[in-house]
Amino acid sequence: MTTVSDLLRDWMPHQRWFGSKGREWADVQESGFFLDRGTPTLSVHRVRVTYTDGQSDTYLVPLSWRDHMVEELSSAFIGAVPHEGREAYAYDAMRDREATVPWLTHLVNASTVGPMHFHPAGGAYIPEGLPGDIVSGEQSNTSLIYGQEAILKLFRRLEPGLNPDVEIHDALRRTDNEHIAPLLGHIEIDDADPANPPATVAMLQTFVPNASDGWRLATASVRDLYAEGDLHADEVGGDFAADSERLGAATASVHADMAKVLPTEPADEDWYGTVAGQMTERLTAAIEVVPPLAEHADGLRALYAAVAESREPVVRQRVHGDLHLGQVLRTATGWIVLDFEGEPARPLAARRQLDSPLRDVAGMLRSFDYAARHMLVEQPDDPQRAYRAQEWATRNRAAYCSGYSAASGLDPCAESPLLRAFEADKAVYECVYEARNRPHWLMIPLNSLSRLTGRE
Ligand SMILES: Nc1ncnc2c1ncn2[C@@H]1O[C@H](COP(=O)(O)OP(=O)(O)O)[C@@H](O)[C@H]1O
Ligand SMILES: O=P(O)(O)O[C@H]1O[C@H](CO)[C@@H](O[C@H]2O[C@H](CO)[C@@H](O)[C@H](O)[C@H]2O)[C@H](O)[C@H]1O
Repeated sequence: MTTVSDLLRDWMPHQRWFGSKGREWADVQESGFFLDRGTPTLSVHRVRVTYTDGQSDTYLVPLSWRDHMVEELSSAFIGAVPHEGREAYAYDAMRDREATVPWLTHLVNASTVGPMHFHPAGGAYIPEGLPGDIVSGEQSNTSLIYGQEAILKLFRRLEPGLNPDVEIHDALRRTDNEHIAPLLGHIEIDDADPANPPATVAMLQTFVPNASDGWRLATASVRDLYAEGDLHADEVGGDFAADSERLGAATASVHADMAKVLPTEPADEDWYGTVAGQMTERLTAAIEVVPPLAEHADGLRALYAAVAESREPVVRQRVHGDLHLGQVLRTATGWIVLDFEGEPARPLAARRQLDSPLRDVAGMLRSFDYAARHMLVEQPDDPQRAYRAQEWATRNRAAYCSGYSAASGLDPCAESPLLRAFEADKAVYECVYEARNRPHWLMIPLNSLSRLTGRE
C-alpha cells in the first residue's frame, strides 16, 4: 500500500529546494498534521531523511489533498494514497493557490495549530484572505506572493533556532533602513525533541513591487556589451556601473545599521587563525565532492595562511552571509537587500556567528564575476568574449567598492588578504553548490579559482 513517505521519497529529490541531491536515502520518516480542513485540505509534514552515510536532514513539506484529480494542477500533482477506502490525491500545496490562503489567516490570528506557532509582527498589516502565487525561479526556499503586498518565504530545511532572516529583519525594524523590505511576521514549528528550540518555518515580509533583481539587470548589461563587439563597457547603452556603485552604498548602509542594532566585537588574536582553519576545513570537504578542486588546494591554502599572517583590523558583526546579485532588488528609487539567512548549506549556529562585513563584499564581487562569465559557459574558447567579460567584471567590481567606500569611509577593496581569501572561500562553496545543482556551471567558480590563486 502506497504511503505518504513513499510519495515523498520519489518526489522530493527532484525539487530544487532539496539540498542533498545525489545522496542515497537510507530511510525516511514523516509526521504530519492538518493546518486547514477546508477544500482542499492542507497538511504539513516534517520529513526526516536519513542518508546512507548516517547523516540526516528534516524538510518541511505542505501538501494539499483532493478527492479527485484536478487537471489544472497536473504540474503540482505528487501522487495518490489510499484513504478511508478511496484514493486521496496529494498536490504540492505551494503550487495549489486555494491551499495558500490559510497561512496568512493563521498569522493574522496569531494561531497555534498543533506544533506550529504563528507570530505576526507588532503593528504589521497582513493582507488576509488573498491566495498566494508561487515565485518562479530556482531557489533554495519556496516563496508565495500575496496580491503584490506581502511575500511568504517557506524555509524548507528545518533547523532548531530562529532563522537569521527573521532575526535580522526583526532587529532592523528598529532602524529606518530604506534598503530592506519590512518584516510582517513569522511562523515556527516545535522540534521533535522538546529540549530543542522551535525551528523557523516561514517569514512574511512586505512585497517590493515593480522591482527587478540584480542578477537579471546585470546579465542584461553583460548581454548588451557582448552584442556590441567594438564598444567598451562604459560606452554601451546598458552600462551597469552607476547601479553597482549605488549597490555598494546600499550594502554599506545595511551593514552600518546591522552593527547598530545587533552585537559587534573587535576580532581578537585567535579569530584570524580560526577563520583560516574554517576555510581550510571547507576546502577539504569540498574536494571530496568536487575532485578537480584538488589542483587549487596549495594556492588556496596559501591565501588562507595570509589571513592569519596579515591580521587586518576587523570589527566583527552580523552579516548577510550569502550576498549575491540574485538577493538584491532594484526599484525606481534604489536597491533592496533580501534574504539574510546566510548560505543555506551551513549550520544555523555558523550562520549566526559574528563575521567581517568583507564576507558580504566578497560574495557580491563573486557575483559580478558570475554575471560577466555565465555566457562563456556556452563559448569557453572565445577570447574576445573572455576579454569583454573581464572588462565588465573589473569595471563593476570597482564601482561597487567605490560606492561602499563613499558611504562607509572604508574602501573594502583596498589590497586585502582577507577579502581575497573570502572570495576564494566563496568560490569553493560555489563549486559544491554548482556540482550539486547546476553541474554545467561548475566551470565558472573553478575558473575563478585559477585567477584568485594566480594560476592564470
Ligand atoms: N520582499 C520582496 N519583494 C519582492 N520580491 C521578493 C521579495 N523577497 C523575495 N522576492 C523575490 O523572491 C526571490 C527569492 O527570494 P529569496 O528571499 O532570495 O529566497 P531564497 O532564500 O529562496 O533565495 C527573490 O529573488 C526575489 O525575486
Ligand atoms: O538560493 P540562494 O539565493 O540562497 O543562493 C544559492 O543559490 C545561488 C544561485 O541562485 C548561488 O549563487 C551563485 O549563482 C549566482 C547566479 O545564479 C551568482 O550570482 C552567485 O555569485 C553565485 O554564488 C548561491 O551561492 C547559493 O547559496
